[in-house]
Amino acid sequence: RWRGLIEEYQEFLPVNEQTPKLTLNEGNTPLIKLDRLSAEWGVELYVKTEGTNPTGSFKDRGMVMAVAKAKEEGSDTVICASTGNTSAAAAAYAARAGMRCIVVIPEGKIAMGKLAQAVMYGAEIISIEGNFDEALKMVRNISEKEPVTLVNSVNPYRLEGQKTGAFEICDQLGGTAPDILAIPVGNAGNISAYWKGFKEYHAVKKTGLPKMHGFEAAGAAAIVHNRIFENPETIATAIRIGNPASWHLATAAAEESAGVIDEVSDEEIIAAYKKIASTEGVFVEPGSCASLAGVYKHIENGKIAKGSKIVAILTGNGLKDPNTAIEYSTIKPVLLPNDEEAVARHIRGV
Ligand SMILES: Cc1ncc(COP(=O)(O)O)c(/C=C/C(=O)C(=O)O)c1O
Repeated sequence: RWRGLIEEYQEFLPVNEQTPKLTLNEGNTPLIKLDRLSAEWGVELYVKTEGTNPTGSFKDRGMVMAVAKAKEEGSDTVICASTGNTSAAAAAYAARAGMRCIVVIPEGKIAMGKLAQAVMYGAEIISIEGNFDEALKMVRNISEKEPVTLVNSVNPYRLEGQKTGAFEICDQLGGTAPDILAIPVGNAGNISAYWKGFKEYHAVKKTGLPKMHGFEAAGAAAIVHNRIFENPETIATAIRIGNPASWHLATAAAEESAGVIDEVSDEEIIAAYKKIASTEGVFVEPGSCASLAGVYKHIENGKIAKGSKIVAILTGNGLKDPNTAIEYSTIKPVLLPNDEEAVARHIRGV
């Protein structure tokens, strides 16, 4: 029986007897081999479906740690800025821990499912007429002055929790790291956490190390272009971030691993979004698909060799953003009369 991250990986985590055994059974997510896409693209491609976590994204890994440590240190309130998934996870784990949760989100740029979660988990939601980067700047300042604990990924406990995804991948691949780890990059905490995890696991279990391939949305590709994007734009609202807080950790991960941070367009993201759902039955939100779009791009341009063993992190569940799914799907529902013969004729294609 899975006991949740704090218990399962305690020897790798900054936990002690005083740390609350907080869990919503996060972690232990599937690693799925994409047989059809592997054959089509000439590689050995796996995806880590992080959307199967309790609040539907990888954020649960870091949030369980950050909230547990906040409670251990006597805090009763957590705060975060978020494009949506961080706020959903913070709200859930705060509720679970009996703590207050304040979230600051960019007005009108949060996917419906994520807002529904923050509302239902009882977070106090502040929507600002600004973007994620402005919201993050605000909450970082506020958390310096007010008795609240910041749980964005600048909180080191977040990266500690998120590095556990690397452990699971190595275990699921039979004790070895993949050749390539592909991952979306927004605030850049996750790519940094995974690299930390692979290094720690390799030190103990000799798993080998992957090359880290991180992917930003082209309209928010601060690291790729080495400049802050003041007004980041992308359909992938989860990664609509123009000034990544872990910028330097991410470039270090790419350099140390002989990997790379690249960009993918919204068109490439949407193509991957449709492809993986209709070809392999895996439905993930657009931000997640930056990793898969990037894998395709790098196979096409030779940055990833044929036959490579690749793991792409699919960071959030497709259900988070139903509006984009319906708006961008080519297959539209057919409206027919409530008449069996009419439906039968449609199926026969007449
Ligand atoms: C689905 C999904 N995929 C990728 C990312 C990028 O991870 P980072 O590079 O570690 O930021 C996010 C990030 C979301 C937030 O930053 C937030 O929720 O505030 C995400 O929700």
